[in-house]
Formats: sequence, structure tokens, C-alpha cells
Amino acid sequence: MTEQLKLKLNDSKATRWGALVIVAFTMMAAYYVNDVVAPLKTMLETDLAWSSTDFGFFTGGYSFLNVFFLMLIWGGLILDRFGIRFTGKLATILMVGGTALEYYAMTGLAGADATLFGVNEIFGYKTGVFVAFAGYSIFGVGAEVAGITVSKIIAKWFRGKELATAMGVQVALARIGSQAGYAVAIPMARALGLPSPVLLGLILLVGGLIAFFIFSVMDKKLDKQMEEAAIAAGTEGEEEKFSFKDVKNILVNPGFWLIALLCVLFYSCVFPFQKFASELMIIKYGINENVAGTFAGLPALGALILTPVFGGFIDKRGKSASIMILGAAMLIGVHFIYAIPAIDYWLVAIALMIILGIAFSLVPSAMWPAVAKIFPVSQLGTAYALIFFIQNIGLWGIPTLIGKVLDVYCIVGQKADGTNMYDYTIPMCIFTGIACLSLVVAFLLKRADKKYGYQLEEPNIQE
Ligand SMILES: C[C@H](N)C(=O)N[C@@H](CCCCN)C(=O)O
Repeated sequence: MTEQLKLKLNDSKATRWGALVIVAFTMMAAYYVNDVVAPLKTMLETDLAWSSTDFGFFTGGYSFLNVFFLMLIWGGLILDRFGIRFTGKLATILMVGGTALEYYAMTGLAGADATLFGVNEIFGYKTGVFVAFAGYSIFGVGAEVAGITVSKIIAKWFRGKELATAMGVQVALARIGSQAGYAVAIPMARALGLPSPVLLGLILLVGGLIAFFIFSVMDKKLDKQMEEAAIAAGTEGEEEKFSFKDVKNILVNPGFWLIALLCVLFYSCVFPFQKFASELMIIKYGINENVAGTFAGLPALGALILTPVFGGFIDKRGKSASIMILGAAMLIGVHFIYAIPAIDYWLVAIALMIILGIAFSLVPSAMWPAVAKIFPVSQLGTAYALIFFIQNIGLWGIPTLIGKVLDVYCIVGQKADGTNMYDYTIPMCIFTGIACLSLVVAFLLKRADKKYGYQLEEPNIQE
């Protein structure tokens, strides 16, 4: 009884938040790279002869390996088997390697006639497009596995502490990366050449890798302290391990399917939409090319400020299920108005982006902590990996579909520089339809909450 309680590294507020900032930097770099190519769609057409189909194919590449080669599932297994330090470093190395390949495709393999090993077409795509796709696919595996790893890191370092706030802050910091990507892409590409924003991403990711090595030193120390504490408490060997029984338990839970469905539908209307939004801003609303990316990135900027605010509200007041309904309803309004051909005033486009930013803060700040309410901590890593997996199906399929639809149904003319003019009405109707489905699922989730008692409407902090 007289034995003095030893303070662990994460018991110090400054150290645990310091650790969060270090891993959040890696994720910030990942979100920058994820979004930085999107505003360059038109330049890719003029400078590298990409079509909209090429762009959609490339954009869907982020999720290709995650979906068709089950990389998120393997990533989850590796995470549970080999731990956060190994998996985090591996994921970041994949992001660095993938981005380096993407950069090579945009420099060494630029243009329609570029050849690699004597071939200038792979699976019907220009070699440069295919190699960029391959690089972005490898990056996507790293980014998603890093995402679940960082969720697990936060759960480990903040358990019994400011867990929800820490998750909100990490997502908010990631949004800075996204917004930076959207804002700098076009001006930087114009000033320093098309691939330069990708090169900056590569440099940031190398910084992220160094950051992860620094975090690993801290985490190793924490593990040692936890082991000592567990030995002192006689609870050693009781760590959570991956088990196939957990997967079964998760899959039979209706809450899992409703959250996963809402996640894939909602995110399919945000991330893939943003990838095409810069061009929509330029073509339909006549917004200057240099700032179109900044406007397309507005939802990320709004979410940066609002996600922690809404997270705090949910912690104190609850209402998660109702907030997800509200976010989905706002999404319908935004995409529906974007779809109306007669409404083409630039201020409307910006106002809608701001509303999208509010919806993009409401749903994630309610959804991700809701997963933690539905599943016990021992199943959380697996539940996040499975939800990310289902979400990636949309992140692959929707941009691929929109790119194809643009090329087949939406070309309405050509600009002076020879690039296509597109009518975005059909793509926006597709996004509106998906948003309607997300609202239906949000209502079903609220009903399931009442039926199964997930307590989604209850506050997280009990007074
Ligand atoms: C794209 C990625 N799979 C994703 O869904 N990211 C979320 C944040 C998830 C945080 C989970 N603890 C996002 O809104 O960016």
C-alpha cells in the first residue's frame, strides 16, 4: 500500500499532447498529399494530356489496393500483431514511396508518349497515368493504415483522459494539411511547374517519417512504464489482441452496418466531390483558377475550426444521431443547388462550400466517437479498420464513375487552350442521390439507437 504510484509518460498533459502533435504532423502531411493533385485537374489535361477518365482513375487509385487487395484488413492485422510503432513506420514509408512514384510519373513519364520498359500504355491507360495511379494506390494504403494506427495511438495515450477531444484535434490538424494542399496547388504549379506541389508533399512526408521515429522513442518508453505498472498491478498479459470472434461480433451488430453505410455514403459525397470541385468552380461559376482550389478546400478549413467545437457539444449534450441526420440533410441541399444549371453565381458556390464545411464537421464529429460507443475498446481497432474498408469502396468507385460520366456525357465544348468544358449537372445529381441515401441511413441509425440502446443521443460526459 505504501508503494509509490509511478507516473507514466502519458500522465503528463504536455507529453501526451506533444505525442499527439507529432503523429498528427505525419497525418497532416498525408492529407496534404491526398488532396494536392485535385486542383490540378485542368493542368493535368493541358500539360500531361490526361482525360477526365484518367483523372477519375487516378483519384480512385487511393482506395484501389485497400478495396481489391484488402490492404486495410491486412493493415489492421499487422497493427494488432506487430504494434503501432512498426505499423506506423511501415505505413509512412509506403506513403513516402508511393508519393515518390507519383512524382516520377508526373516528371519522368509526363506526356502521352512517355514509355516505361518500351511500353506507352498499361491496361489501356497512358504509362504516366498508370504509374501515377500505382503510386497514389501505394500512398493510399499507407495513408489509411496510418489513419487506423493513429486512432489506436490516441486510444492508447488518451485512454481515461481527453480521448474524444484528442480525436477531434487530430482530425482538425489533418484538415490543415488538406486546405494547404487545395490552396497551394495551382499557384505553386504555375510558378514552379506542375509536379512541384507533389514534391513538397514528398518532403513533408519525409518529415512525417522522422516525426514517427521520434514518437516511437516516446512510445517505447511508455510501453516499458505500462509493463512495469501492469506487473505491479498483477495484470500483465491482458492486452487486447486481434481475434476473429471480434470480427464476427462486429459484423452481426446492426449499428456497425448503419455506421459503415452512413460513412461510405457521406464521405463519397465529400472527398470525391472535392476532387472535382476546383474545376466546377472554374467552369460553372467562373472563379479564378488561382483561388478555385482554396474554395474547393473550404470544407476542410471550416471543419478545422468546427470539428472540435461540435465534438465538445456532443461530449456535453449528446444528440449524435440527430446531428448525423442534420449533416446528411445539409449535404443534400448543397449538392442539389450545385446541380441546378440556372444557379451559377460565384457567391452561391462559396456559400455552399461553407455549408458543406459545416456538414463535414457535424457528421465526423458525431460519427467517429459513436463507433466508440457502439463497440467495446477491445473491438475498436478492428471496427475502425472494417469501416474504413467499406468507406474506401466509395472513395474508389465514385471518382472513377464521375470521371467516366464527365467524359461520356458531360463534354459541352472546348476552351481556347484545347481542354474540355464540362457540364457538371449529371455528376452533381449523382452526388445528390448518394446524399439522399445517406439521410435515409442516418434516420435508420437513430431508430436503431432507440431499439438497441447505443446511447448515441446521450452526452459522453456524465455530470
Ligand atoms: C479517409 C479516412 N479513412 C477517414 O475516414 N478519415 C476521417 C477521420 C477518421 C478518424 C477516425 N478516428 C476524416 O474525416 O478525415
